Amino acid sequence: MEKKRIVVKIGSSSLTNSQGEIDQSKFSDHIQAVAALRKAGHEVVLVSSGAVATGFRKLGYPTRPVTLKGKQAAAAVGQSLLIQSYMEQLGQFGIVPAQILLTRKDFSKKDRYKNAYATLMELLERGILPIINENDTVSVEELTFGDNDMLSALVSGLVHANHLIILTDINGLYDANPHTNPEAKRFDKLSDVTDDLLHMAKGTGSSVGTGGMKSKLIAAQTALSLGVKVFIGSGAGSEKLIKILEGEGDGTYIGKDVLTTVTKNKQWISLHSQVSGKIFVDEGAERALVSNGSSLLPAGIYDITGVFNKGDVVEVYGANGLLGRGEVLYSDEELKQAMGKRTTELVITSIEVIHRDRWVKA
Ligand SMILES: Nc1ncnc2c1ncn2[C@@H]1O[C@H](COP(=O)(O)OP(=O)(O)O)[C@@H](O)[C@H]1O
Ligand SMILES: N[C@@H](CCC(=O)OP(=O)(O)O)C(=O)O
Repeated sequence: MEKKRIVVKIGSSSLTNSQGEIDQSKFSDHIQAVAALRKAGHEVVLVSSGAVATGFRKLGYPTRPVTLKGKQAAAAVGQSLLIQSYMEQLGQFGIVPAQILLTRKDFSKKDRYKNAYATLMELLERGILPIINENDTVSVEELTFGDNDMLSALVSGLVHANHLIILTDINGLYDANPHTNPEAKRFDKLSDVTDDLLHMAKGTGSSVGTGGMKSKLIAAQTALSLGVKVFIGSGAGSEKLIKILEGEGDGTYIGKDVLTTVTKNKQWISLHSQVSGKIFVDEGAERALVSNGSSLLPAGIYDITGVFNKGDVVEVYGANGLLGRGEVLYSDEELKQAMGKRTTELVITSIEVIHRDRWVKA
């Protein structure tokens, strides 16, 4: 089989028991499966949940804490325990893990986003197994990834993975939550995530999981939009991940045969950047940007708002509303001088205000 890059996300319910301890038999099953996948020549990035679920008992909480400080304290204890177990068990297969704890801010700042990418690439090139989790101990509620399903989708886009495998405590997406509806039927293969499917997916059924199937489907939608195929399900044994890649996994496969990948720059602009201003364009510029796939030139701009510098991201509006967002090559001051002018009248060195490679449609 051709060498692939795979992001494997393991949920809390697939790593721990309800007593707040690592479930050793589930844990070593995952390790063996990851080792087998790497032995078969594939590159693997792990996104592992379980820090809060592993830590809460040690702090004296009877169940998973609900307060922010409780979850953050539990994660601080649990993350070390988790990584300790990963190191011990992966070591038996000669695999060296690397811990990467990310916050939303690491993705919204472009230089940090690029650094995260460069580090991940260096680790993969050197045969290390990156193990990613959200940096729960310092993340604030308004600035989190939401959950690790979404984090794993964003990571799979960033590293241009061939597949995102979301391992959970249930073997796929059903048309109703099978824990509450015994008649529920599983979907084996889906080409896309539709609104109807999102309605069928509900929250978590366990005491340690967070987002349930709904968050997995929302994450799958993001991964697909970045060109990554998704599997959601379970499995057992050292061959389970290989079987999933071969199309024989116990779960739901989502995605068309051919998907379009999205460049790292465009991913950052559409999913992570903060908007610093607005540009309003005429009909000709709208056509150039939206229909012709051209860059935005000063001549088509009739108004701007906000304060921005070269490299910042702005939204672009046409007569009927938002058209998309892109990275500007002018500051707001420079653009005020240049807007509405033809290229031949410009004294500025850069001609494009937004280059087509740094533009994403709404
Ligand atoms: N339509 C559905 N199909 C399958 N599972 C569902 C559905 N709706 C809700 N769920 C719930 O989602 C759970 C998996 O999500 P979650 O508990 O968050 O796991 P994890 O810890 O792996 O992220 C299942 O155990 C089930 O209770
Ligand atoms: N970052 C948190 C996990 C958050 C999360 O999304 O959990 P899960 O739904 O089990 O994947 C932790 O390590 O406890």
